[in-house]
Amino acid sequence: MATDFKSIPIIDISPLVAKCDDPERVQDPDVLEVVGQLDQACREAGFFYVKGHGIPDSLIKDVKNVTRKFFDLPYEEKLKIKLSAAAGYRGYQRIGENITNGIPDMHEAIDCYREVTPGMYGTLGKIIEGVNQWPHDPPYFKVLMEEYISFCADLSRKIMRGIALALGGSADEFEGERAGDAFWVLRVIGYPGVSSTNGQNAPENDIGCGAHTDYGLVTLVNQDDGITALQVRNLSGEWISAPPIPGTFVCNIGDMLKIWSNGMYDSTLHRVINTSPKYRVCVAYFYEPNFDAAVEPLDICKEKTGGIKKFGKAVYGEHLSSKLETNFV
Ligand SMILES: N=C(N)NCCCC[C@H](N)C(=O)O
Ligand SMILES: O=C(O)CCC(=O)C(=O)O
Ligand SMILES: [Fe+2]
Repeated sequence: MATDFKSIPIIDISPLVAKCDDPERVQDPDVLEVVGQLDQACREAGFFYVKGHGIPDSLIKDVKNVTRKFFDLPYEEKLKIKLSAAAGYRGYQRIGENITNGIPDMHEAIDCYREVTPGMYGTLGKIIEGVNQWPHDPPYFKVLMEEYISFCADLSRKIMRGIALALGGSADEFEGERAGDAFWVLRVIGYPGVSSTNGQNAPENDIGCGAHTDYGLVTLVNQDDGITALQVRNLSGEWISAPPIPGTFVCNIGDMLKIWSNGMYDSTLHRVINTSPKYRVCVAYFYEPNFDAAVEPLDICKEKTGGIKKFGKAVYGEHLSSKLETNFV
């Protein structure tokens, strides 16, 4: 588990983005420099900012703008795409509907997942079968988000190539049956400003999202400009802020990568508290293993951590299912 980091490192990954698909150029000194920085950040914090990622700034801004527009709509309008178990846990959830550690979170959200067709993963995938419920207003919401998802998938795969090298593996360690057919989750999130959440000034009721770890490989957090609300827990239990830095994503490690790396990299606890009077939006993209991937410590990681497997085998789809079953009121 992490160290006593006091801030979250910023990594310019442009050499990795440019060269990671070229078998010869992955040995390029600029790529190896990025790989070294990824290794250090993943060991020490499990969190880092990525810049030089190549996703157009206009797209990053547009997805936040469209998110704000949606949450501004009247409640009845938002309810037209209400999340339900029958809809494969896809759709809109009101403030207080998502639960973390047994406490309702002060956020509203639209949850989206990669499409799962009936029978695609047998009984394992039953819970998440369905298609996404996209808002009809604004009309371009779906197209914009799908474009964004495709950019995020590509970027995440490249980051995972860097992380594979950082762990001492080959660049394609997390492709094929591990994450070559990666599952994904998109959460479009809104956190009310502090005055509108409750009139009692009770901080425990103002938690936008309680302390949790993410479930998969890596998360790309596209957070609102100008509001510091995301906090990351270090080894001694201090909450370190991850303020928005224009032009960057916050990237963090999920539970499946913790297992595959035999704990070399940890899925660090984090939470969101919006103490600003302003409504905060965030779009979080989660890059996950193949839905049916069996996840257990990689031999290369086991060797580097004393030769003993610290975790048993997990199936990603089972991990996600157990979260879905407990995440809602
Ligand atoms: N797909 C991911 N990672 N979603 C993160 C949501 C975290 C909050 C959730 N209630 C929980 O307790 O996990
Ligand atoms: O809102 C944020 O900055 C992060 C949200 C988050 O941690 C999550 O949805 O898993
Ligand atoms: Fe998270």
